[in-house]
Amino acid sequence: MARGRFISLEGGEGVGKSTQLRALAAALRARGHDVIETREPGGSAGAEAIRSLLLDGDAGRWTAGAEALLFAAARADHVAKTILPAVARGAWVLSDRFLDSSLAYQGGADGIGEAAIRQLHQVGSDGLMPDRTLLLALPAEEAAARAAARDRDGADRFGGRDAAYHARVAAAFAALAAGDPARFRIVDATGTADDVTARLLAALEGL
Ligand SMILES: Nc1ncnc2c1ncn2[C@@H]1O[C@H](COP(=O)(O)OP(=O)(O)O)[C@@H](O)[C@H]1O
Ligand SMILES: Cc1cn([C@H]2C[C@H](O)[C@@H](COP(=O)(O)OP(=O)(O)O)O2)c(=O)[nH]c1=O
Repeated sequence: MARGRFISLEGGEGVGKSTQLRALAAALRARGHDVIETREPGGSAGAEAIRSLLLDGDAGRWTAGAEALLFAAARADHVAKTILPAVARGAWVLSDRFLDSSLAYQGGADGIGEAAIRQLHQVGSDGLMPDRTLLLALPAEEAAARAAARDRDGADRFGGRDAAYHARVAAAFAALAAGDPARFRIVDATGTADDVTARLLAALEGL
């Protein structure tokens, strides 16, 4: 059995990652691939337990450093229990967020630093990187409007951040993509969901 593929979707809140992950999975299944849909934080039993620790409770529940460690620990379990076994049996793994989210949020916006986050990823996940990372790009006001419409019933611990924080995250994602053009594809997330799915499929060319 040929090795599968590991693809991550990245971007700030509300850009359409979850919507597109489902659509992309359906399109790849229609092409005959075995597709696993997963997400971070989460994607395995242990990582989903850590997800609850990260998303529930007061905004000030954890320090930035503790948060970085929890995301890295969740990712280590997700990699070992879900991603590596699936790729080994030939599946295409699509993950809603992966390491680049920790690099952008904890490393960049929270000030932990990129080198420290990469070190944690080396310890926890042997430095595993996606074969391709699709970065969904959407103007900040549009992403905020989409997220607000979706989260009318209340947001998680991270829902109260201001526009300046989201701008730091977006700048960090853009810098990560610029620094690794072989792995990243920046995909325009404006327009209908179908428009975006077509762009994402085109961005998988070569895999
Ligand atoms: N292309 C689109 N146009 C308009 N609304 C969209 C589009 N894609 C997703 N949405 C809606 O925007 C909200 C945020 O999308 P979601 O996929 O949850 O984003 P993310 O996972 O990046 O936070 C959801 O309510 C979703 O239905
Ligand atoms: C995976 C990951 C997520 N996060 C944050 C981003 C989100 O604010 C939060 C939850 O992610 P998620 O459920 O994907 O939120 P959304 O669908 O709104 O994009 O966790 C990090 O800060 N670091 C990480 O490594």
